[in-house]
Amino acid sequence: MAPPAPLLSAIAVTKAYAGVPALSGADLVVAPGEIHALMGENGAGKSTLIKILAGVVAPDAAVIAMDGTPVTIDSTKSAYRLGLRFIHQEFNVVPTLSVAENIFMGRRYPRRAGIFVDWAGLNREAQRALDRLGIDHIDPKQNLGSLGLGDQMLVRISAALLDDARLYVMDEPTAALTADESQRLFRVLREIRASGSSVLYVSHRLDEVMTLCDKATVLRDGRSIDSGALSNITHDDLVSLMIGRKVEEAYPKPVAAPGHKTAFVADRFETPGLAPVSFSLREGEVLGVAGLSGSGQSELVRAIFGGARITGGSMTLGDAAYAPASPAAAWRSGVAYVPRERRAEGLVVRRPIYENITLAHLKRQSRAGTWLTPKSEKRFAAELGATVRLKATGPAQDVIELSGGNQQKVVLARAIAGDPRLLLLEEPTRGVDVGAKFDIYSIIRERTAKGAAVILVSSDLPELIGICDRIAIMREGRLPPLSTPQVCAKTISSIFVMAGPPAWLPRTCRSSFAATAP
Ligand SMILES: Nc1ncnc2c1ncn2[C@@H]1O[C@H](COP(=O)(O)OP(=O)(O)OP(=O)(O)O)[C@@H](O)[C@H]1O
Repeated sequence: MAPPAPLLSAIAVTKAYAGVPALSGADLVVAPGEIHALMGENGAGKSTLIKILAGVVAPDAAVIAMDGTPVTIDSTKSAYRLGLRFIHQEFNVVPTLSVAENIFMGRRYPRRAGIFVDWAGLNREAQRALDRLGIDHIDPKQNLGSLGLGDQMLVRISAALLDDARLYVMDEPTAALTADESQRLFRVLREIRASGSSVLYVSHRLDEVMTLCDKATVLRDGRSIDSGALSNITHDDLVSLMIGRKVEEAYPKPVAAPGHKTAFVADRFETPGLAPVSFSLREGEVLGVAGLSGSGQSELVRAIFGGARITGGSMTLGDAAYAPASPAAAWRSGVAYVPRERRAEGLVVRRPIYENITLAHLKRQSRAGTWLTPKSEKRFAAELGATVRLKATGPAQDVIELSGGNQQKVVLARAIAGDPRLLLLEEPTRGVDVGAKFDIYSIIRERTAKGAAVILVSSDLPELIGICDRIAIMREGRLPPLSTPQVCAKTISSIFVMAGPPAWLPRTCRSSFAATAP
């Protein structure tokens, strides 16, 4: 018997932006009833391929078929009619509308007497959509804009799951979700697979891909390098396929142990939304801050960076009192910040890379009254770009033209450009490929070897355990006493409600997990 026709095939997909190829004949074939991973380094062409399937970007050439029949996708409407649904960070949501209105966007609202919008019915239906993912903390009536990133993603996912589709395309859906929320999403994705529909899943989280997905297509430099069952390939081989070289270890070893000198002290310092905070960091120390989204992690780093009112207590940076009146004052004091929402807060996307990097360092660059020239700015930016392995045509390329992961690298390049004494990183590896992650961790190690202290806010627990000297898991605006990664597994088990020790947990932490798992 002939095998069933693929649910979707996109063959020889080609797309260039202003003559620069993003896809050079990539192939993607998704069978019915499978969860298919689309993998590749930052800039490999994954988002471009997805945008072509969504009808948002027109390919230069492509042969697209569903169930073996050629189809044309020339608008978001045609993609929708073919049963394709997209969950993508950048696709339509309206923050000023309610959660329920966002869930029903583009669909017919429930009506009374066939004319009037049935608002109660709309909210009820929206609640049912949220219930499917077990979400009970989001009110369908509240404005979408009042929710955090993770909750907004849950709303997007609920909306996409509202009607039965053929193929759900998800771009980094778990990037802003907690471990518990991710598990609930995976359960729903497996239900989708069992019903015969399929999922195209883009993620840089390899452990997730290896446990969830059946097959993978790997893109490199706009070409499909390989495609096949994940059961036939090891984690390390998948990494090598993606980046074209071997990554020996996930985390670089510390170059030196943290020093004895104190780098930063918070003494009962107070800011709205947080209980009084006290802790100290040594030079070269990396403090990890974890917690469910909205537990106060952002408030903490923003206040240290001069972005929030300080209502009590004090901070010390090195030997001097530190009370930045603004982020600019924090930069001047040697504190650098990589914000969580890079497009909204970290970048001027319609300006070139070099301007984005030098923006915070103009004074430093225009040394001793010399005028800063675009040439010197570009040279400075090119050096830093090489340090963070930025994939771009050059320092003059506009940031909007970069892939998501490369935009993140621009923000990081700016943060390290001024040789900071205290580096505040919020989700620095979100959306960043596995090779570049290692590079970012290496940069953290280099900085700490030079004596910088780092506060790393992350929802990536392996990363926290792999890179941090001490970890605090925040709860309801409180920063508990800091613990070592080894004892942190205990807290992880109670907060993230896991059934057993996850595969990534180092052996040193496993026994502690087993003893305390709920
Ligand atoms: N609007 C655009 N204008 C110019 N070039 C673009 C544009 N969008 C993407 N590109 C380029 O196309 C290439 C592929 O980018 P794409 O966003 O598809 O990569 P990706 O695999 O999704 O990466 P990431 O994992 O970082 O999101 C990159 O070199 C990027 O710079």
